[in-house]
Amino acid sequence: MRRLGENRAVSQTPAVVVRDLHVRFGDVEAVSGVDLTADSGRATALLGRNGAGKSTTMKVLAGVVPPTSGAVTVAGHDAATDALGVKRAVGYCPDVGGLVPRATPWEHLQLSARLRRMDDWEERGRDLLERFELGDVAHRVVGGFSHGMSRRLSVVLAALHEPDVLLLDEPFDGVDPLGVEATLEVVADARARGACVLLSTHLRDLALEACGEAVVLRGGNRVAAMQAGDLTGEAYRALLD
Ligand SMILES: Nc1ncnc2c1ncn2[C@@H]1O[C@H](COP(=O)(O)OP(=O)(O)OP(=O)(O)O)[C@@H](O)[C@H]1O
Repeated sequence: MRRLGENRAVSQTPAVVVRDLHVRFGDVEAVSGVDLTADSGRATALLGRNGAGKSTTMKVLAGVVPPTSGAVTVAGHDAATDALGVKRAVGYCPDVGGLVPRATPWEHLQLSARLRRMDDWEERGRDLLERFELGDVAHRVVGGFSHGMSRRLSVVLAALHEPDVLLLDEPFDGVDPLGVEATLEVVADARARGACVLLSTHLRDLALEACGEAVVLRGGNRVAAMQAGDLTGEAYRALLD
């Protein structure tokens, strides 16, 4: 078993492969033919307007929502047939929810570590809470947390077990500059140890700072995939329209 802090070999096969993904909720086609690949050791930004399909795509990659059709592989696990394998391979910060209001940050970390059968997590857990300035509230129930504090804790929980694939859905939403800085560090650390990072955001500047690659979705489709550096303000606006 890989121990925390150990670098992994960067595989030649993309960590995330999505081919012609469709996701339907009743009459609504939330995702209608997304293709994307994301490599280990790299961070890819997922951009697009409200309702473009970013969160739904993230949920499929997290093993939370099954694909209606298409092929999705995450760290070698097929999302349609091996959702548990996908869940084990990823760390997922959902766009909303995911926290238990009556539990403290420390209890969230304990639960996450137990579910993943981790035994050497406490030092990393404490360090992450400190980096995200949650050390002082580690034993306060999260029901009273501000939106930004909850977002920061969600990033900590996604990163705790050093997953092969780190999925951050709107991690900067409502987060103060120190929280943004800590999140950028988590992304950089994940890349450095060879993990694949996918990050959805509306904030182009932060996407460029965090990510080398960018994928733009519109109306449930992928409309562009490019080097993040090529995503100028003008190019981004043109892709959104
Ligand atoms: N559970 C659901 N039931 C019905 N429709 C849904 C559901 N989840 C998402 N949708 C619809 O699917 C489309 C894509 O939603 P999604 O949340 O993936 O977009 P998004 O790009 O993440 O948007 P935002 O930037 O606002 O978070 C929207 O039209 C949304 O209303």
